Amino acid sequence: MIKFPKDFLWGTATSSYQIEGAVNEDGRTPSIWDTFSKTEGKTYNGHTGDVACDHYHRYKEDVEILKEIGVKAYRFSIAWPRIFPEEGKYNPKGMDFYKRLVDELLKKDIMPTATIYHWDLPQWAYDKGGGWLNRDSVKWYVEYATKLFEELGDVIPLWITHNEPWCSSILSYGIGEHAPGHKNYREALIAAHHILLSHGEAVKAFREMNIKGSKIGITLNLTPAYPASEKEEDKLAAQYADGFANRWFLDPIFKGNYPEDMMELYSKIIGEFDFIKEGDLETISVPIDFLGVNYYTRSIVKYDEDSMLKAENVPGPGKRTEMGWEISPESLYDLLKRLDREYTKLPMYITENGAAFKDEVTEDGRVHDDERIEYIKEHLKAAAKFIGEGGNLKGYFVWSLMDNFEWAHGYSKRFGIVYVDYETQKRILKDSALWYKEVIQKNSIE
Ligand SMILES: OC[C@H]1NNC[C@@H](O)[C@@H]1O
Repeated sequence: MIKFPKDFLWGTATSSYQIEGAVNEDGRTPSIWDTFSKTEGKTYNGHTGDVACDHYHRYKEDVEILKEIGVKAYRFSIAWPRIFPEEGKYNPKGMDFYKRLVDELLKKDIMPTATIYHWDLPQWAYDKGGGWLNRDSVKWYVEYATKLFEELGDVIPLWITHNEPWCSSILSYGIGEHAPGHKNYREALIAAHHILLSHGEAVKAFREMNIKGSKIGITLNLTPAYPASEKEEDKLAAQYADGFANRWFLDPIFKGNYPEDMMELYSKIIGEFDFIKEGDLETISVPIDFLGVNYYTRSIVKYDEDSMLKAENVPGPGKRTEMGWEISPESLYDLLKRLDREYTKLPMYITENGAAFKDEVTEDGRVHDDERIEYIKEHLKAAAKFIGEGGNLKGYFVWSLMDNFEWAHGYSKRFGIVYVDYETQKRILKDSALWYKEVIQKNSIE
């Protein structure tokens, strides 16, 4: 049996656009994901978050489920278009939903953990110079974050400024798979810079407000990159893949500079870094209280002269999830050790880890998702090994509490430990939820 520390924070995670629905309710205006999902060909079968899990109306039932599972904390995100439906126009009715949600959580003794930005940028911000491409987005974001701190500051112990800036910049402005769907790498790096800058400015605002008992950090999705062979060129490919996925965000936050090797590589593609202004890196690297780590899989790469990153993905030997991601728990251990060694001794939380598998409701009305139990158990073992070696890991949030809108994949991919029948909105605790309940009760895994 593997025991976890006494106060280990067991949780589950979701995000606003993926579960709430109610996209036109109580003053909310469209986000870039409302626009993107309604654009032909952008999401699986044209799926949108219009209804999703109808969480906006069913939040009490969902908090009941959290209580039933016995989580200590619940990570959700706040929809910016509910709070500021127009530039400079605060919408108290939008904020009231989150006050109701937080009250419900606190009544059940569940710690609210709020992500300020989980990709649902207000459409009005995008309409003003491309959203994160416009340096004014920093100002808009700080106004939004400050209002959250004013209204919810001391009832939310853990604040996360951004979820996965790599996705909201590179995947969204460079690769084009996510909203707003641009395919311009210079834009991707400009967006990344402004997102990171907004993170730093929000942390400064948070510090100035001196909010008792609350902590602030950021959540990065990190994908360890391994060379396909011991050849020097494959090692170089892995270095660039690591810079692309990880160091471009870790270095500015923890070292106060962008990685040199990537600056050199990128300068050939995007020209001048004229969007980096004096003092920006000092702001981006202001001290934070914790690091959120979202981990799903690793990459294995070989050298490829023709690719921008000089790296081409090579499929790994492990089993895959429904997303096609290789299952590699040992890489989570490697990642945590590397973060501890090279970046920070701050408390870390695994703010997302989980998997999509083919889930179906069987005759007995249950969902026997053994593969998901296996996935989570193996990753918890890796986490426990890191903790056992003195690693400062304080908690683990399963992605996700419930099946939800998986972005470009729509509802075709199920990550939840709770099954959602989208026709009826019925929730069914999968075997993984029942198993996780026991893990939390015993604070250990077999
Ligand atoms: O792909 C699974 C998850 N990854 N991190 C961000 C979440 O919004 C995704 O659903």
